[in-house]
Amino acid sequence: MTSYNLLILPGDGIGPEVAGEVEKLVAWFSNRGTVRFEVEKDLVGGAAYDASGLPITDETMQRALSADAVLFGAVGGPKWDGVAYDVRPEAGLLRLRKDLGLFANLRPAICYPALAEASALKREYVDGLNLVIVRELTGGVYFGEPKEVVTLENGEKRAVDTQIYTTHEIERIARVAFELARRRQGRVASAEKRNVMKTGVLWHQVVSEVHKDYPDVALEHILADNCGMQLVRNPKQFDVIVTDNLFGDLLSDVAAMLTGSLGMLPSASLGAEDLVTGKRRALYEPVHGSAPDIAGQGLANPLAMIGSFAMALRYSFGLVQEADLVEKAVANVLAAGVRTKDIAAPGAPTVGTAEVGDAVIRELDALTQ
Ligand SMILES: NC(=O)c1ccc[n+]([C@@H]2O[C@H](COP(=O)([O-])OP(=O)(O)OC[C@H]3O[C@@H](n4cnc5c(N)ncnc54)[C@H](O)[C@@H]3O)[C@@H](O)[C@H]2O)c1
Ligand SMILES: CC(C)[C@H](C(=O)O)[C@@H](O)C(=O)O
Ligand SMILES: [Mg+2]
Repeated sequence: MTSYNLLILPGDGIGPEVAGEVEKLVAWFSNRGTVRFEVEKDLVGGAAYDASGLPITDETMQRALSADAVLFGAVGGPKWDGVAYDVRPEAGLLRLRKDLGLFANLRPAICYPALAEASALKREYVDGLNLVIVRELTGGVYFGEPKEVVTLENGEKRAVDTQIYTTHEIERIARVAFELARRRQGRVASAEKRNVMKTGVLWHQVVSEVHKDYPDVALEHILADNCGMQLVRNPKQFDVIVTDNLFGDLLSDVAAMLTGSLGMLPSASLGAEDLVTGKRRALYEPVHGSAPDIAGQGLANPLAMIGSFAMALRYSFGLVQEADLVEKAVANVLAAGVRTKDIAAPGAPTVGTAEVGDAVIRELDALTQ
């Protein structure tokens, strides 16, 4: 029986709460006896900082490098507000992304039929919505140097972040977007700000050049601010949106609200395919953060995390039927009216994080009987 090495990094705030629900699914699949997961758990973010003074240790990085896939909860929170910039909880996540080479971040925004009323938009605008944001994840202003705060002669301070993109970085993320679009509705919207930024000019040129290899895919260039507006005006016009690290961060939080809640958006962060083994490094995480406002109360929606596990089944383990099964179970649970507070209509009954995980497990049982 195939065995997969899974590293779970629950993190902070609601991270451990939603990761706990995925552990139930991991156990469910292991108990079925068709696939085996060797699970390791470790600290990341504020939890790691409290234990070691670092948001991720070299030992944890080694575990992540040798895992078949990493499942990541969320990091950060007000407890670590005063922590030095280089060792803040979020730096642990950024190191994982950079050192694992996870340049391609897929953030699908799917509006489940049962959740159309929970969307920020009216049903007609989101019914059947299925778009994916392909966010470049290891370049741009997140990592560009210099990145510093300097004190000027007059005592004033100057903070600098630097947006850098190379042809290679743009080309490889564009290929991911075009390849994905080929398997979907065949449309890519490339979002940048070439009207203001040199990186935007290069982005536009390189994406246009790569497009020549994909004549079967329709390409639209769109300014990123307009893209945000269009997402809210008429999201169903989009199939695949490819964009840089920062714009992708912002646009995916916007897209989340079209699906009902930030608690619904999963993601896969993928590296390049190894030419010899065909394997790629990968980390799966919900798009949301540690949600300090609801942490520790059992209120968090675990479906973004569960959806991220489904993406791991699909992309890292090739367990496509199992991934479909999890997604079907989630759809059925929602159709049955099971709702955490974030996706419930005002006044409607709600359940907690664990009840949603349990309902998904019951549905998996029912679907496989
Ligand atoms: N991947 C990550 O680890 C990640 C992502 C985003 C933010 N963060 C960090 O999280 C901390 C809090 O950031 P924030 O408050 O701006 O963003 P957040 O995503 O944590 O929360 C934003 C809002 O969405 C709600 N929300 C988020 N996830 C939810 C869920 N699963 N179920 C129900 N409601 C949910 C929260 O309650 C909150 O009202 C910060 O330290 C930030 O840096 C981490
Ligand atoms: C926590 C933070 C570093 C992260 C980001 O900005 O990429 C988060 O907002 C996300 O969307 O994954
Ligand atoms: Mg974000």
